[in-house]
Amino acid sequence: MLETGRVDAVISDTLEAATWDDVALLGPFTQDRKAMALPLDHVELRDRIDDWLAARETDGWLPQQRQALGAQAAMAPEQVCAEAISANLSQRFSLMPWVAAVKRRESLPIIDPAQEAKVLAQARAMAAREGLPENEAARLFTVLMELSKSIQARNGNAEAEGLGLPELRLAVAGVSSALLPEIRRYVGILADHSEMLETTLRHDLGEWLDADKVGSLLEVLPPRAFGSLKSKPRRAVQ
Ligand SMILES: O=C(O)C(=O)C[C@]1(C(=O)O)C=C[C@@H](O)C=C1
Repeated sequence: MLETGRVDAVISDTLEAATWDDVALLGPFTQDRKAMALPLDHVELRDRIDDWLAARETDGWLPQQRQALGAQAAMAPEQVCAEAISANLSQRFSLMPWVAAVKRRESLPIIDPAQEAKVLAQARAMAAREGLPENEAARLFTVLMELSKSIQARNGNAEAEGLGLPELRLAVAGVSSALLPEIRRYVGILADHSEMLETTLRHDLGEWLDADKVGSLLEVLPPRAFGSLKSKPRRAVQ
């Protein structure tokens, strides 16, 4: 369409844009990352894809592809782990201004003890499925909810037209259900690189959390928590 003049400009990524001839390149404008979008209820497929990606990252296939395409300097495995966990946390926190806006519109309180009990029960069930300690998972989600509430308290003015609490909770649950599998995949690698997650979270989560709050989060993440474990394969589903 650009070639035939039907459009004046297109947005792409740095890798693809570099392969186009005769176009003027502007940017990069942001540091956005690409993600595959799946329907909210395709959790099993998402986990299978994430398992596959983590395995190809650690067996060297993905770094090889990136290098062959000149895509980017090789990322150390511990950086990949830290980014996967950080991206998940960012996603969860970025939903909170919308949750707050809906609650404000519907005159609901930020704190919902019944929902918190549900989130903790789900965290324990997911931990059991992933072979992770349930108490550590509950501690992690307790801190996540505290931080999420503080974000809601500061960000009630988002535009939430057309959004409702049930669908936002579905989205929060979907993101939450990806966190413990990421921890299970990467706990062994992070155990040997105590600084990597800290550096990444301090860099990535500044929009949502101040330094003290990032500190409280680091206490409940590997390698400080879940530390007794080495990376485990997922338990066979019965
Ligand atoms: O589901 C909600 O109502 C939220 O505000 C999200 C959340 C959470 O972090 O999961 C946070 C605070 C509530 O007390 C319950 C749950």
